[in-house]
Amino acid sequence: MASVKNARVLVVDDETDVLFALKMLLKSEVKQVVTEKNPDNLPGLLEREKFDAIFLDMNFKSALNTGNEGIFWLRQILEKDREATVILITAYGDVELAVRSLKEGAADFIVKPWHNDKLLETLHYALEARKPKKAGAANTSPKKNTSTTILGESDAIKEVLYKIEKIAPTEANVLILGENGTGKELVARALHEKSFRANKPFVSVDMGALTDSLFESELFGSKKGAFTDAREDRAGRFEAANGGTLFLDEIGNITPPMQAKLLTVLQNRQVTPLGSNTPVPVDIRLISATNEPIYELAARNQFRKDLIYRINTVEITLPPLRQRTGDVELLARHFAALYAQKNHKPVPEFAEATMQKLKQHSWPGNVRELQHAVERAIILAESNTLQPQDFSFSAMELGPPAATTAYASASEKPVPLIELERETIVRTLEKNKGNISRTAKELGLTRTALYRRLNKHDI
Ligand SMILES: Nc1ncnc2c1ncn2[C@@H]1O[C@H](COP(=O)(O)OP(=O)(O)OP(=O)(O)O)[C@@H](O)[C@H]1O
Repeated sequence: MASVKNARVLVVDDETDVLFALKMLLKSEVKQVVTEKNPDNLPGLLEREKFDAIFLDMNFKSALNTGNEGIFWLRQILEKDREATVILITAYGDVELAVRSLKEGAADFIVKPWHNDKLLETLHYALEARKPKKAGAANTSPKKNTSTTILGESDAIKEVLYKIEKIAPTEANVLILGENGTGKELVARALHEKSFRANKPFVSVDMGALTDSLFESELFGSKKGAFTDAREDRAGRFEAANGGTLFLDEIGNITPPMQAKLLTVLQNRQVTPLGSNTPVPVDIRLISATNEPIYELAARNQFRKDLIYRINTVEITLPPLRQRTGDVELLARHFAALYAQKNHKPVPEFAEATMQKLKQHSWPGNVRELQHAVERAIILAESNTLQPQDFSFSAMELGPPAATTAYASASEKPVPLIELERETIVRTLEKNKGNISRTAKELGLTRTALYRRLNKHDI
């Protein structure tokens, strides 16, 4: 199976916007991206070409539109190649279909609207996960090797790795704490891969993206007729994760009513789908993560203490990168090798002053920010030795003290409005991890108005 950078990827979706967005995102990540608007062309295409991964829409707006077109095409693909790596693109509320498709042999699914980083991670994990299967390794014991390699030699990371080894083969609920980009999801996946549940689903839910109205149906499922659009029974994420691991990301962001509902489910180990009176037992191992100061929230009565006790049988705290500068060099060199290969460039050296600069930077976006900074430097660098000027940290990346400069100085010396506008957009985008819809909503703009401003500011 190809690594991501060598992968040939096919995207099949009847929405031109989706094809365009995925092509833009993937073209610098993989060897080749082929897009196809009409699924009827799939058989011919697969006859002629071989793909390492296929992104397949679940909801083609065909004349039939039974909601099962995705499954139909998935079967067609797998009939041609049992080993094909198919990642489904689903809409929120399509968990039932997604679960069915996993059972039918899909590698994974992503939910629209997606986070670019997460989508790339899904592709990476899907390609990695296929390797042992191809070698015919059926394994029901905890896996020794993990595709989710956590790098670091600092005492803090050694402690995290030690905890993972100890906790993974147990049934303990784990709460992972840490700032954005510190590797919380990586740790969650490592825990799953090294657990006895490794061959069962790992289902990740971005709790921050769930509205009050979606919360129950998305997590617990819904019965036909439970609400206007509920045309058939749908399983929720808890059921999707049955037998495996449920990863509740951004758990610190859920509202008090959601906290109460979640607590009941965790206490009873059963979910009652919306519109049903019959509880369904679920067997999940729960891993949660947050970058919120959850104990402070609890002290202010914004997060239930009894829910914390449920989810934090064991806690793993990931320290921010600025507190383990010893790991910066190792990670920077790792990402440099990775992105050099991906961009067909020789692996660069780091000038001494550059490494010094990287170690001194505060990395508010942590490992993810370092990863992106190294990638950008490799693409833009003039020579094969990366110089300090190849890493120019924007106001957003300079972290809290510097990032407030524009505002702080605003009280002393006026800052042109246009600069403030740019900075506000950049910060809001970063906060929403590049999600255009959420950023637009938070800024009180339409998506089109936001796109216009992105163009204007060259962001
Ligand atoms: N110790 C590490 N070694 C190698 N890669 C890492 C490490 N920590 C994080 N990464 C990489 O950094 C990126 C961000 O990690 P991840 O998504 O796990 O962070 P997170 O804490 O879950 O972020 P968020 O809170 O924003 O969801 C990923 O590409 C991940 O592979």
